[in-house]
Amino acid sequence: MTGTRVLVLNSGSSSVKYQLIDMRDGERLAAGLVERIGERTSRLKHTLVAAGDTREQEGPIADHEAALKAVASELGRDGLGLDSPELAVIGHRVVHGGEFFSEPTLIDESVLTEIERLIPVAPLHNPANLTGIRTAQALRPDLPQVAVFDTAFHTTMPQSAARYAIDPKIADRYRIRRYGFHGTSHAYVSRETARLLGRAPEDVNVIVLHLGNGASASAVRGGRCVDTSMGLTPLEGLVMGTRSGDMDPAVIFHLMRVGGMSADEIDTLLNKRSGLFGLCGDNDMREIRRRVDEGDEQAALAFDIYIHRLKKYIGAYYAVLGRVDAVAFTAGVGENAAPVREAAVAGLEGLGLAVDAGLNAVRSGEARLISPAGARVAVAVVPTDEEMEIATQSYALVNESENPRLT
Ligand SMILES: Nc1ncnc2c1ncn2[C@@H]1O[C@H](COP(=O)(O)OP(=O)(O)O)[C@@H](O)[C@H]1O
Ligand SMILES: CC(=O)OP(=O)(O)O
Ligand SMILES: [Mg+2]
Repeated sequence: MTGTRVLVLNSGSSSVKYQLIDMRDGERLAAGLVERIGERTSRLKHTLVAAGDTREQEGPIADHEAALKAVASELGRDGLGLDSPELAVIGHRVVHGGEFFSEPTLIDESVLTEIERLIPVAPLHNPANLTGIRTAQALRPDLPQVAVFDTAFHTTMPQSAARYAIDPKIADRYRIRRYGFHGTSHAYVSRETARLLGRAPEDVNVIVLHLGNGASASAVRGGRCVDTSMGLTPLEGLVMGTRSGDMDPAVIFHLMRVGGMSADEIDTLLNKRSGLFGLCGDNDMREIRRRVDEGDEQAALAFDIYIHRLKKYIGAYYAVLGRVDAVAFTAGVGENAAPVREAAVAGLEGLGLAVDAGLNAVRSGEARLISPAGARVAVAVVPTDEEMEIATQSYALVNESENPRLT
């Protein structure tokens, strides 16, 4: 392998995020985002990092294949195209890896077949991930491509947390269990939290709250995940931007029998038209806070439901871990929304949890403590970096497969 650069692709249901990183020093060369793929006005934002030079373009981008080709062409304009000999590997975020993939994996046809087989349990994510991989392969057939799975970090969960209380024969036949997602972020953030505390990850118990558009909580004991809030699919758990999170499963039978809705209609309702969006018509926490501050009661109720669920998971994972050293907030909402952090730990002083109003109000891209000095449990804001983590894992894998360690 001659190149030292990694292109990371994080293909979401309607977006592609990407970064080009030089692994010699971890320097980000280019980064960007294609949003609203498939809608009338898609947007591509591309930044040449060192120059601080950003280009934006709007116009229709029909699908993920077109999006990736547009990204490749933007990179090409900066002399960083996919044809570059400096490129060592393309690393892909893949959301569902089922029970097979607990490590970053070199992609071949059999890996693609498995990712495809898992589409029914990650219908918003795996198809986009697959298109990203296939398009990248077509552009650079000679280059190794690595899949880094959202589910990987959670494969350490004990059976008591991973199993649902249903007939094991049925569970096994249909591979129904709790897989958990956002694992790359939970792994990175729990490690960075230990670093912030000046302690080894093996010695630290952390509750990680990944609050983005999708949102999940995890309980991490000594660097290993012991429970997480998402399940068979990324629908379980916290209230999210457009997903309901936890509900009595009987709501679904009720909607079928009494509401006359089909399985697909209910799927769309719960995944795309619920959560904050379903409750108040907005899924962006900035807009919701603006409305709450203006006295909008519908937005205030949506915010309260979001916080109530979050607080329940903090309490639950406190009990699962027994001893908690830190609670870490991350992702778009967790890193930026001070009112969410304040409300989530309000009233939990009895558990040793509190937020210092002054520290919580600081805006920064750095990992930082927001709990008062001397607090029993550290409360922290720890920016996630899924792309850097995927780059590190992908690069390590191709280096290792070319220079296998002697055993
Ligand atoms: N300044 C901010 N204040 C409050 N919320 C924010 C802010 N910036 C972003 N967000 C929230 O973060 C969400 C996006 O989070 P992100 O982690 O990027 O999600 P995803 O990776 O799922 O697209 C937005 O929908 C919005 O609710
Ligand atoms: C798994 C998942 O929910 O991912 P995202 O937050 O990117 O939608
Ligand atoms: Mg995300």
